[in-house]
Amino acid sequence: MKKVAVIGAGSWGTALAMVLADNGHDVRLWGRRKEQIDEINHQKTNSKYLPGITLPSQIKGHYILADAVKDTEIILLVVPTKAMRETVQELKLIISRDVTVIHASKGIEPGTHKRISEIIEEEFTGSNFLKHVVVLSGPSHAEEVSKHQPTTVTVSSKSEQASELAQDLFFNQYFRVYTNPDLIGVEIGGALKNIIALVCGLTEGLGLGDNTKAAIMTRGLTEIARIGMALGANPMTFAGLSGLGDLIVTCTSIHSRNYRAGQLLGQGKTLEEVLDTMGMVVEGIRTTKATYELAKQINVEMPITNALYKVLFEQLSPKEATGELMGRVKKHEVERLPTDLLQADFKED
Ligand SMILES: NC(=O)C1=CN([C@@H]2O[C@H](COP(=O)(O)OP(=O)(O)OC[C@H]3O[C@@H](n4cnc5c(N)ncnc54)[C@H](OP(=O)(O)O)[C@@H]3O)[C@@H](O)[C@H]2O)C=CC1
Ligand SMILES: O=C(CO)COP(=O)(O)O
Repeated sequence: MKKVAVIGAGSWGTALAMVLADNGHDVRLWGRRKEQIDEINHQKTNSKYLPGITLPSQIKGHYILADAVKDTEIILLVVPTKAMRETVQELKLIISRDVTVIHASKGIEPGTHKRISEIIEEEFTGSNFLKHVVVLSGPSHAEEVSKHQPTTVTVSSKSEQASELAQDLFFNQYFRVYTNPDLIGVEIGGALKNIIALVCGLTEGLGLGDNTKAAIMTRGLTEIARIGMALGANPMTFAGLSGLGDLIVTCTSIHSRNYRAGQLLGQGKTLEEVLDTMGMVVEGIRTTKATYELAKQINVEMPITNALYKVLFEQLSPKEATGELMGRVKKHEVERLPTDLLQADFKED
């Protein structure tokens, strides 16, 4: 049994806290609002984020961060990407023992273009207490995990030992956890699929059909893999759970906030109206900005991301964006892998 502090009591933090409690761990769930934590402790519900679900009694809610992390050696960070940096800054001030930090958030930070594990490592600079950082990612809607529906995810870290620790922590009969050493690929796949889900939702809102969605998902995966490889990821990761798997679950499900936000945009709502309606985090919006900036900086072609950026931030209409995407110059479909990857993958040939 491990003591685990789950930081972030939204849908995903709460669902993961349930998995950990089902696995017999001592789980503290931190949220910033006292009334929400009172509800978690007394009613055993988190009605805003997981309506209709009863939480296991072992989950203990906290609204004071220091109480949640007291004596824990494992911290699970599940706040939205925009709150990640300030949350880690606060944690760094109160942690006084070695910790392994697992994060399960999906985003890239605008401005710095950092992945979440990079933000965590950067903010812990100067502290001796951070042992390892692990990411948990993959096709996993909180609503379905909280109902024990069979789900598969991947964990990744620079440390194999830390990946295996996270695998053991979460693994059970309804939550199957794989390891993958490609930290960059796992984080990039999880973050960037939200861009593509927004666009798939947009096509639905515009009244377009399945051909268009298949095109967006397939060409979207190509551009995720393209930037991922430019950043050092293993291309095979994008065919796995944190790539194709998460793309499918997010681009085809009404549970997805990114998909739903896209749908509303396609129906003609403004970005502001969409954000007001959602009441939950839509990570793809800031990640579109971050990825657009990063792709430009490192000169990677990402036409779908660029088109969404213009719709979100430059008032291009979705119809005009569709026209721009369809009117691009003719191309080959399949890109060549860099020679060194080919050599690494096919040594025996
Ligand atoms: N939901 C899902 O199925 C999945 C989500 N994820 C990822 O998990 C991360 C968290 O998402 P999710 O739980 O779904 O989000 P939700 O929208 O369900 O909940 C957001 C949570 O973050 C809290 N929060 C918002 N702003 C801040 C802040 N500035 N400081 C501290 N806490 C804050 C909210 O608190 P409050 O209520 O007080 O506003 C709430 O607890 C995202 O990166 C998402 O992509 C990954 C896989 C699955
Ligand atoms: O990441 C998710 C499922 O794997 C959840 O996606 P949304 O944030 O779009 O709901």
